[in-house]
Amino acid sequence: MELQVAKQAVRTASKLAHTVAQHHISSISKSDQSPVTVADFGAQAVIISALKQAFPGDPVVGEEDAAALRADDTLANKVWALVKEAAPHDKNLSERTNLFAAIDAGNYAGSAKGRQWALDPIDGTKGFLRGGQYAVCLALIVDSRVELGVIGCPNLGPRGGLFSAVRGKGAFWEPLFEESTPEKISFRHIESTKDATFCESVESGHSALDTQLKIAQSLGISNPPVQMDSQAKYCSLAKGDADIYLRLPVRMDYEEKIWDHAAGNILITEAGGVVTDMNGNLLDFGKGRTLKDNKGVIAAAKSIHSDVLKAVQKALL
Ligand SMILES: Nc1ncnc2c1ncn2[C@@H]1O[C@H](COP(=O)(O)O)[C@@H](OP(=O)(O)O)[C@H]1O
Ligand SMILES: [Mg+2]
Ligand SMILES: [Mg+2]
Ligand SMILES: [Mg+2]
Repeated sequence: MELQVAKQAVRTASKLAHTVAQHHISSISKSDQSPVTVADFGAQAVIISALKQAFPGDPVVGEEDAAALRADDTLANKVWALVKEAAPHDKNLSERTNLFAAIDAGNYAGSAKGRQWALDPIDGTKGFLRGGQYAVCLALIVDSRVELGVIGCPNLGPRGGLFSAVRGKGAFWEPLFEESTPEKISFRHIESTKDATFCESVESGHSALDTQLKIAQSLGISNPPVQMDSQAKYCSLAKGDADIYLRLPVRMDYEEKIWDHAAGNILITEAGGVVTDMNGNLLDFGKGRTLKDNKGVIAAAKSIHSDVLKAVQKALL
């Protein structure tokens, strides 16, 4: 039930974003200087509305809020038009006044106990604006642990990708905009760590790319890193296109957001990988809206994760 609802909601939001991407996209700047677009707002509205219909009692930790739309009628009308086109029969979104409430329902502070959804309506907004990778990411967290994750990647591969994982049931890929049977995916087998390929952010402000290059060299890796925006990185590892995703902090005071990692986390573990922070601890999704007890992210195949962790710790001593 949860999986079907989450997949359908992510498909609808991915389609909305993909439609916006066919035209010139403008963005506005949030208080932390990061960009947000009409597609981020629209995708958050359709997903939260679908969740509230299926699971009315479940709280949602979503990235965006409606403050900018309440203050700008033209912007609100643009988002409303996209939402009506993407979800014309949604009863929770029958009038424009419902739009703000749907988006603002993502304001949950997070909790260590019980169910909560983590939603990144567009992850990699900078990639979305550049015509690069971006991802619609939704995860169900129960008692601080991710139980289900769904990621829509409109630009990953010729047919896009809808990635999904449920704890204990494996990780799957299917084309994003067609109905077809999901295919099981997993990490690829590599003989030794030096044959691995890194996948990392495009943005040097999000991840310490220079340090990561030194760590790759210390592991004897000569393959150049593959850079891409968003949780498409987790998807690439899970389907065996790369082997290590490193995200080392640029600033030690930055707290990673739970919606930037929740869906990718279960995709990795269900595909045969391990995700820890740079101290080797599992990510704790029960600390509020951020991963405040974790610094950095290391995702890799089970067989090489401990080698990578050692190399990271040596480099940062
Ligand atoms: N200083 C920082 N360090 C790490 N991540 C950051 C950051 N500033 C912003 N981000 C996050 O980086 C995400 C994109 O990651 P990536 O570089 O892997 O594509 C952004 O998600 P959004 O695009 O959803 O805002 C944002 O939440
Ligand atoms: Mg953002
Ligand atoms: Mg994000
Ligand atoms: Mg986002």
